[in-house]
Amino acid sequence: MNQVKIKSPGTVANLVCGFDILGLALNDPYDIMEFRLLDEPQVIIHNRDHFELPTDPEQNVAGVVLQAAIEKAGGNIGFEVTIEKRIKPGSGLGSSAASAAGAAVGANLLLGNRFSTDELVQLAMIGEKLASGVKHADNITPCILGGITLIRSIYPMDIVPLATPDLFVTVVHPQIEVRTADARQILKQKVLLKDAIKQWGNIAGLVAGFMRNDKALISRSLEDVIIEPVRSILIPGFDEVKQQCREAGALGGGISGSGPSIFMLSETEAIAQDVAGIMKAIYSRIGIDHYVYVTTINNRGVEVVEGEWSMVNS
Ligand SMILES: Nc1ncnc2c1ncn2[C@@H]1O[C@H](COP(=O)(O)OP(=O)(O)O)[C@@H](O)[C@H]1O
Ligand SMILES: N[C@@H](CCOP(=O)(O)O)C(=O)O
Repeated sequence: MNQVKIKSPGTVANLVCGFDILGLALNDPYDIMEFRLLDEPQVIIHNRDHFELPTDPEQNVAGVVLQAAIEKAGGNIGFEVTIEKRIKPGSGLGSSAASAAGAAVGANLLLGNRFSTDELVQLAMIGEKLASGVKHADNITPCILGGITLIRSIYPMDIVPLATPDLFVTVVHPQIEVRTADARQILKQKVLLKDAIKQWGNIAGLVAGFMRNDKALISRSLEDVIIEPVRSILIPGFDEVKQQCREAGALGGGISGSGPSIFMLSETEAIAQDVAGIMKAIYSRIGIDHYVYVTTINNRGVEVVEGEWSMVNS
């Protein structure tokens, strides 16, 4: 195989209380990426969208991951990639992770699947470091594996795939950009012990809730006393969205990744649609353009897609 086309899903990182350690993959939105294996050590990037992301491999998260994959593979090959980005950069829906994880998996497919999952996550984190200044794997891992994942540790790498309850996910993306790098810089570096106790109770409760399919426990555990109070100030309408969606029957939710998107989990599609209506009404009233997704948890992760080959210059 010397060319491959993949779908790389958007992700919701943190899942409210699990900053940098929990995440889930979404069925919508996703990016499309097409790769071709080259016989010289170079990376060529084409963008087939309107986001004007860099084509310089050093500046594009997919580019730095592909460069690292070339080095890891011994240096005598290269990659041409065309990115059709449908996940808006700076959305809090793992746009950078979709490119980073997609690049790692695409390269691996063309190299005969020589890298382990841990190695793919290590490679993809190089892209996240470029985007946000820090290596974090909470978007990348569910993007690669699908489902809901826990990163117990990145040094050494310890990935724990969790059970995936049948839940609907509603996401509102107010059309403002919050760069992950900026949303990390405003966080406090010290945490009060009483807050830490509450937070690790919630993380443990949320993980147990997923494993036992206990929706009431999931609902009680979707609470963040450390990150959300700081970051939610960047998101107009946040408190109102959260309160009204809970009142409408959502299990709960909060900031998706570093924002500005907000996600809510619901047990039924009817509630998820009601939640979508509430989100639209709030942002229409505030006067902020927005996009709403009603979707489910993606259990496949990055996957190969068939279909017309549209690589630029082919
Ligand atoms: N292939 C890429 N996909 C997405 N963002 C990229 C890519 N290459 C570079 N970037 C940069 O990364 C930043 C977006 O990443 P980030 O702030 O983490 O957003 P998100 O929350 O959507 O992942 C932007 O500054 C963007 O220019
Ligand atoms: N744990 C990270 C997750 C960032 O997710 P993104 O989708 O905003 O890139 C953080 O909260 O900073």
